[in-house]
Amino acid sequence: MNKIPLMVDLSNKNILIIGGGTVAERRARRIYNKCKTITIISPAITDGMKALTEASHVTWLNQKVMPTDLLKKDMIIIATNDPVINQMVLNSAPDHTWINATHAAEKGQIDFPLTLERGKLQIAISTGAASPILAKKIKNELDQSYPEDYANYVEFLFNVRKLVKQSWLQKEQKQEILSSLVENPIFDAEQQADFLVKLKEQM
Ligand SMILES: C[C@@]1(CC(=O)O)C2=NC(=C\c3[nH]c(c(CCC(=O)O)c3CC(=O)O)Cc3[nH]c(c(CC(=O)O)c3CCC(=O)O)/C=C3\N/C(=C\2)[C@@H](CCC(=O)O)[C@]3(C)CC(=O)O)/[C@H]1CCC(=O)O
Ligand SMILES: NC(=O)c1ccc[n+]([C@@H]2O[C@H](COP(=O)([O-])OP(=O)(O)OC[C@H]3O[C@@H](n4cnc5c(N)ncnc54)[C@H](O)[C@@H]3O)[C@@H](O)[C@H]2O)c1
Repeated sequence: MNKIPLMVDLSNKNILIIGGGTVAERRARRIYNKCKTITIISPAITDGMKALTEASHVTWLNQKVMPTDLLKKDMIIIATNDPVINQMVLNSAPDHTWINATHAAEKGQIDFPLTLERGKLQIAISTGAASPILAKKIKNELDQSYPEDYANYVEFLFNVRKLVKQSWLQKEQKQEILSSLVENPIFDAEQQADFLVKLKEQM
């Protein structure tokens, strides 16, 4: 297993999805509002995928993929049900292009891990393609441990940290404030607002 987890910003990236089935749709939904453009090449696409093509940054080319389609893309997601085509794409794509090989993870440079999202908190789960079903089970377990209100809580931690970082407090005092909010979390919105007011007064 050679892969390491990374957080990536795709907002200036042009992404090619080859295939228009359920796996391709899952990938398209994942990157839909995170990248610059999405090009889908497939002789058929799901209704869900068709709906996504209404956005101006998403283009569907209703055709079979050809080697020349693979140029000038930052990332290629291979998601056809034809093993010969999948292999052709692997052979023909430029060396520097990042590939997600949904049919055979080890042949690509990137995987899409399952993620649990609570606002700024994102927990990615990978089993290195050993068992996507185990990944799902772990996600369900984490789902219980991190309820929905974690999104607001993490946003609150972000706002506190921004204030603390720009303050003149001593390093130890900064550390003390940041640690205390993790040891004794405040989930209530009013209490969070009060805390921020008091913190500003202290600075
Ligand atoms: C978690 C989830 C997220 C998502 O896809 O969005 C996901 N797979 C899911 C489900 C799922 N996938 C498969 C089954 C059938 C049972 C089985 O085979 O076990 C089921 C079960 C189901 O559908 O319930 C088959 C399968 N999957 C991969 C291969 C190729 C290979 O093994 O190399 C094959 C064989 C294909 C074939 O046989 O042709 C590869 C990958 N699947 C990954 C993620 C990435 C690694 C994650 C990790 O490391 O754990 C990686 C590397 C792909 C990538 O990055 O593209 C998603 C949950 C969806 C949800 O939440 O509903
Ligand atoms: N990573 C995962 O989580 C996961 C899960 C299940 C399956 N898979 C793999 O993903 C692939 C796709 O699975 P699916 O369930 O979405 O299949 P699917 O049959 O629903 O879709 C396949 C798509 O590929 C398109 N296609 C076929 N030939 C093509 C060509 N020459 N050029 C362009 N497009 C072409 C078809 O039109 C169709 O839209 C399979 O190879 C499967 O092994 C991955």
